[in-house]
Amino acid sequence: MLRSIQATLRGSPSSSSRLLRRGFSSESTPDRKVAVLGAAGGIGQPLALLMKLNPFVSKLALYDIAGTPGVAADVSHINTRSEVAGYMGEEQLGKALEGSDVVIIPAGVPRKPGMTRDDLFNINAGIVKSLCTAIAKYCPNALVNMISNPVNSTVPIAAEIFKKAGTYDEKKLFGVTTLDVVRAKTFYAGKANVPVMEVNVPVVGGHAGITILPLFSQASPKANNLSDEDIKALTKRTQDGGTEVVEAKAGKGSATLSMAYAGAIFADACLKGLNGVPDVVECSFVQSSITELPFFASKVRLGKNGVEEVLGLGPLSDFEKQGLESLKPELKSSIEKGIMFANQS
Ligand SMILES: NC(=O)C1=CN([C@@H]2O[C@H](COP(=O)(O)OP(=O)(O)OC[C@H]3O[C@@H](n4cnc5c(N)ncnc54)[C@H](O)[C@@H]3O)[C@@H](O)[C@H]2O)C=CC1
Ligand SMILES: O=C([O-])CC(=O)C(=O)O
Repeated sequence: MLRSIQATLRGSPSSSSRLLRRGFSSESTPDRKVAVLGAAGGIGQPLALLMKLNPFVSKLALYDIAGTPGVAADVSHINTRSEVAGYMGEEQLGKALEGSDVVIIPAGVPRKPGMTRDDLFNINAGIVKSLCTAIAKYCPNALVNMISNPVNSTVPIAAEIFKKAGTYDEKKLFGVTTLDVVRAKTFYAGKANVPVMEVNVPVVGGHAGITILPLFSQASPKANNLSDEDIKALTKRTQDGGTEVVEAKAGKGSATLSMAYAGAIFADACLKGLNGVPDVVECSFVQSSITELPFFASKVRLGKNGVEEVLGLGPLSDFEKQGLESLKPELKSSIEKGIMFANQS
């Protein structure tokens, strides 16, 4: 993704030659429409910028309840492939969604210091419900990338809304947990003193506090200079990464720029999968049977229909096994809260 952006910034010939190397002719690069819901927000704006730089996108629809004409006019002047259109207000939501291949949802309120992600449930659950009802109507086959918190509940809400509408396909619904992976990579590289762009760390579980479980025992490149205490501290910092930003922003919201980066990486992976690029693997919170919980984040292989394979957890250290058992009750109750909300209202 970073290379895609760098190549795009250097000019379109290099990005199209990259596409050619991947087996696409410039004429046959499939048309792909991406819709961003909440596009005028703190995440939505930089995410709109990054999706405008993505050479796989041919149409970019920017939807919000306010402010999208300005964001769309601004982003539309960038000389990259996609056509940009802004849509504002519920009566334009259908047009924004129609024909979308990927819908990214960063709509909703962010945390302030002292709040948990679950404290956002009361407002964001309703927003996600209404947006998913519209997705079921206007683009039932789109891949849905859920960013709105609490992800541990909003993904189950989306699943229930799609089930009620008769459009649910578990292969097409993703909770975006990429920021946890981005943080785990950055923090690990800093501590282990290895080149950050070479680092890989799976992060499993969910997306809140102790439900975020980075698997540093599977990190690459291997670091022999980290003690058990270091691993504990890295795990805690990854779990509290969102709170670190919320506190630093001191009432002005939560992570937006790093989240836009993470959201753009995950959407890029979805587009590559749709386009048939092989071996696209990212962590995501999806319907899962790798534990007894109905939704769980783990590595997922992406393909032409969305999820191609939910990969297992692999070997865990004793510390990670303990973390896995400790996260299950909280994750289970967040999932159940989402399911109950969708079915009672
Ligand atoms: N999954 C993750 O890793 C992360 C998730 N988040 C979550 O993303 C969400 C958005 O965060 P920010 O962009 O910082 O908030 P923000 O308040 O800056 O932007 C949210 C946008 O959503 C819009 N919105 C509200 N209701 C809407 C509706 N019904 N339809 C369309 N748009 C609507 C607002 O007008 C606003 O422009 C929050 O719930 C936050 O907790 C934030 C960071 C990381
Ligand atoms: O912490 C928050 O509220 C936003 C978020 O999900 C993150 O930054 O991981």
